[in-house]
Amino acid sequence: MMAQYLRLKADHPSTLLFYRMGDFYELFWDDAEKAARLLEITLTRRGQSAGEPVVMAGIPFHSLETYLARLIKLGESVAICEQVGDPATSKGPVERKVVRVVTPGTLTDSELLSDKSESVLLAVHAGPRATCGLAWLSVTQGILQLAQCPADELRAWIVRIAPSELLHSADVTPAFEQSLQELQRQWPALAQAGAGARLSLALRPAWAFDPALGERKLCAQLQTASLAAWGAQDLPQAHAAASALLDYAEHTQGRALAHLCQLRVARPQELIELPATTRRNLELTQTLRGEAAPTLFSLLDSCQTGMGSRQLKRWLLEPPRDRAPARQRLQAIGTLRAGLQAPLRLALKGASDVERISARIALRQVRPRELVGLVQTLERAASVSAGLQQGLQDQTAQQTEAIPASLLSELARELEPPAGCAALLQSALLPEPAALVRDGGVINHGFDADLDELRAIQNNCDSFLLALEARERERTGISNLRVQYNKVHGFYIEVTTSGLDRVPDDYRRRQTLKNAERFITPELKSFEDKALSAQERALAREKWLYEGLLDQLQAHVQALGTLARALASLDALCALAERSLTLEWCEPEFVAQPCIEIRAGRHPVVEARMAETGSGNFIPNDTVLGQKARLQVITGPNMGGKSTYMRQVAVIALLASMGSYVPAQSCRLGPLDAIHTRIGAADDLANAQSTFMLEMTEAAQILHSASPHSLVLMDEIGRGTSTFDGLALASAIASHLHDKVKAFTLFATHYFELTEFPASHRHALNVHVSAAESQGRDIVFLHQIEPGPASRSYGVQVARLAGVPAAVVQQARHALEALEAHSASAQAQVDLFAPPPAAATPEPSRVELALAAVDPDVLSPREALEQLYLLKKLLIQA
Ligand SMILES: Nc1ncnc2c1ncn2[C@@H]1O[C@H](COP(=O)(O)OP(=O)(O)OP(=O)(O)O)[C@@H](O)[C@H]1O
Repeated sequence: MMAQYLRLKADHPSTLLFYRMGDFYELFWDDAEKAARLLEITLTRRGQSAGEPVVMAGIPFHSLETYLARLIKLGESVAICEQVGDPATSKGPVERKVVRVVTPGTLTDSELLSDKSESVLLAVHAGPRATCGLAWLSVTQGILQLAQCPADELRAWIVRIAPSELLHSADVTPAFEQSLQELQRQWPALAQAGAGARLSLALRPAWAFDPALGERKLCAQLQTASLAAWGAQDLPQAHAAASALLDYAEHTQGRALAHLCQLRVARPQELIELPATTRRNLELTQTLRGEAAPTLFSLLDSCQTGMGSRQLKRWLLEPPRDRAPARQRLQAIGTLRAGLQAPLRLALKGASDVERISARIALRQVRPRELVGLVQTLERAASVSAGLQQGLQDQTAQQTEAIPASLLSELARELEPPAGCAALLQSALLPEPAALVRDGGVINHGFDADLDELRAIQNNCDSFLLALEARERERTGISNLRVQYNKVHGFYIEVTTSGLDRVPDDYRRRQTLKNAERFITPELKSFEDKALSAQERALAREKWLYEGLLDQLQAHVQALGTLARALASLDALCALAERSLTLEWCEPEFVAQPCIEIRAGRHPVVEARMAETGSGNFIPNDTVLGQKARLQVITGPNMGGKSTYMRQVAVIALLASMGSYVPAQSCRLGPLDAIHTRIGAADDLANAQSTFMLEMTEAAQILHSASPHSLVLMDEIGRGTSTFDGLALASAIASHLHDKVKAFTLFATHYFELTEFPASHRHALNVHVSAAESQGRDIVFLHQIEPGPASRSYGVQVARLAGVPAAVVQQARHALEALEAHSASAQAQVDLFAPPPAAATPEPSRVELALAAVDPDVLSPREALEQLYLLKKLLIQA
């Protein structure tokens, strides 16, 4: 047995191997020690192998899911090895096989997966010319995605994809491997997209990353001769990654992924860029403290199904630049708001996760109860589809103009269940089947004549035994004769000592007790054989029938995938419609000219929180950013609401871009390609970066990547260093954003000197959050954005409100008066925004002049070499 174990283990060296032995999964040696440590289970020593005691640890087979969940959460992978041979006929150890490998990125069990997020597996290939290929999928989703990017953008891609597990070649350069390990260390702080808090890295052999093989595998997977239809034909590095990805996914599931029939090529320029900092600062799916609520997603997500929640999260985190999808969703939300959303939401409530169930059908891992849940959901989908079509017709009848074919009518069509699927399941399965096929009691009565007969034998057992008992009593005249059964001796006829003289000849003795004898007759023996084997045969028959059912269901997998996506989209749209009504949001308007115009905008999460805690009303504010006014310098007291205002503009722009209504009275939005944020400051100790270093790194990234169509939020840039340094940097950054980048910018600052900025920059203007001072010198925040600069900063008053001791406040006030008096008398006339003197441009050198005269396209190789000698000579002379 140990030889068999070692053979299996050799195929899974870096994975814990759960080796099935009877009612336990056992782990041996290093695996046992690791599992004992991680799961706090007992380590034992038994027998010997190669002269050494065998170290082992085990878990009961029925607790598998619980232990798996704990190990996967810790980032471990587990290979599950089952007995596949028949113990009765096996010579030596029963044949065993690893039936699947459970890894953090390839989970399919509903118990191990979060309802609201995907578990993503990503393969990364470092190709030639600093180009990287990426391929990723969620095994339960059925969509494979490809991308290629320059090596220096790889990190941003990985963070955006937010995988649970990342595959890379064992042959990468040490620097590449190090960068991945560093990313793994920083992962808990980076994982913003609802991915697990851990990133598992898995090494695959270099040969698994083969572009040609990848392309062939992709074609085979999609049953096509060319990838051109997806625009995926010229992506060799992504093909190499896909080759390793598919290979690994199939290896873990123990079979091909038949349900994987969609391909997407992700191109960065198609999406509105939301860097990790933006996701964090806007608290899209996680609060700054790393909690799931209150966030924008937790506020939006009133979906009735996990599928809907996952879809909504994708829409939120991947808004396209093209406005067509958002327009379609907005039109659908408008229709749903007119009355359809409430009944549809009711109908969707409790629908099962068709997306994951259909993947589990394809992988042949689906459980009987999931299939029964599927039947109910298919019936529901049919009635939702009919209700939706009817609702749409009624609405069209009321309209005078013809409405173009809408997203909703497309969804209604896709919601029609595949023909025959529900009927097949209904006829095949009991309405309340056992949890596992191996327990029997799954297949319906009347589905299979042989199974019915075997079951009848078991059911008729009792009446047969009673009849036999009565007959034997009459035949023998022994009135207390009894027919019974026990596990050890099977069926028998028991006769007490007093009746022994009347026992007929055909009785054969089975057992002698103190006061009785037990007998068997040929008739009872043949019944016993039939009854005992009927149970076993019924179980085997049920398993076989279930496998046959799975075979038949394969034909429906694609249609079920489409239906699942339609259910998810409809659920997400209904949630957005419900939110828009409950929270009183309005429909945004998309326009071609660059602008962000919001009337009475609110920050939805702050507003909801205030409503929840009863802490007053949220004050709405207007925003007008356009070609003429691109940059707002925002001043005002601490606690005045500057950060809230800036974030609300970004959140509204994002909500509109994903196709949602927005918390405002009206909103007009031009093209948008990115939302960049530089907000707050926290030391990144893990990354050995100081607050200021981090601030400047983020600012640098924004200055490099923002464009005139980007929205940039800059909150108190420069505050992490000395006043002069900070002020100088803040003004230089504002100038660059205004003059060169030309992005829409909200620039909050406490440097009053920056309120001079608009005077010398045409497209900038001052706004401030208002505050009033009451008689008792207390400050009242009005949270209203008003034109012009703030008159003063109120820092000392805020300190007083915060409970700083009176003596300290008094001293600070005194010091402030002195400083203000000094600064008024010695106001230096420094022009912060004057461009630096241009560096004198030197005359071009002789080498440069000679080089400029060369036309490489007309030179022969020999002439080129001569030119090179000439240039070299000129350089030496110079
Ligand atoms: N428009 C508003 N209506 C009502 N309350 C608001 C509004 N804006 C902000 N607040 C409240 O004021 C608090 C402080 O807001 P915020 O953090 O935006 O201030 P700030 O000006 O950025 O402060 P600091 O300069 O200290 O960072 C918020 O937590 C919120 O409770």
